[in-house]
Amino acid sequence: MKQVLIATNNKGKAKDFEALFNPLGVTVMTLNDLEETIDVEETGTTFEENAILKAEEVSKLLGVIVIADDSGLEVDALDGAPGVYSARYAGLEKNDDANIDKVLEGLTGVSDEERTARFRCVLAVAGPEMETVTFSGSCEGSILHDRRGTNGFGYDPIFYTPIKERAMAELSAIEKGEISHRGAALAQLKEHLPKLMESFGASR
Ligand SMILES: O=P(O)(O)OP(=O)(O)OP(=O)(O)OC[C@H]1O[C@@H](n2cnc3c(O)ncnc32)[C@H](O)[C@@H]1O
Ligand SMILES: [Mg+2]
Repeated sequence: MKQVLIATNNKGKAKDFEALFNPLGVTVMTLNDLEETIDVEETGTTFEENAILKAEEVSKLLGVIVIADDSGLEVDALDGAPGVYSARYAGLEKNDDANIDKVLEGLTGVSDEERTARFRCVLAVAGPEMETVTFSGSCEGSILHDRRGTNGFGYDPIFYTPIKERAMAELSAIEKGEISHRGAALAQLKEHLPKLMESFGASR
């Protein structure tokens, strides 16, 4: 069985990637599976910059090809916030629950029509003997008034997807992958990087 290393410490992302890779016969490893602690400082101002930073630094440290994911939620009525600061919107402790409360508070009094939002994801692939490449995906939806569902992570309980007519946290990991920003970015990666997918042992 082939393996892919995702340069993330986020266990929710790891589950998303497992749902996307396992059906291809590829197992997913993340930084949580390593003995050493690796936490790259995200000093970029765009998803792309941060994804490249994480992929290149981890690839250099470990000497292997890795995929990094930088992602977040853009809420139109909040001028695109929390954006690249999604993980630390309510503070450096990266508390999903506090982040959700802050978004809901910011949208107090905002009507359903004005609660449009999207998730974005940029994947960067970096390796010892290759140019770093990036792929992006997005997922349109709107912000609910209350939490719904217990699956997923981050802002999933308050993100409504019109395609599935449910909150993201009410979807299984496989259903989420069919419509998510992460699934869309990975589909791009698969389409444009057949050679890399071959090295993962997956079919196109
Ligand atoms: O940097 P790594 O270690 O990968 O983990 P992280 O959680 O810090 O990841 P990011 O810097 O990319 O921040 C992404 C944040 O955006 C939110 N987010 C991203 N994708 C999401 C998804 O599929 N569902 C819900 N929230 C998501 C969530 O709050 C994440 O913590
Ligand atoms: Mg991060």
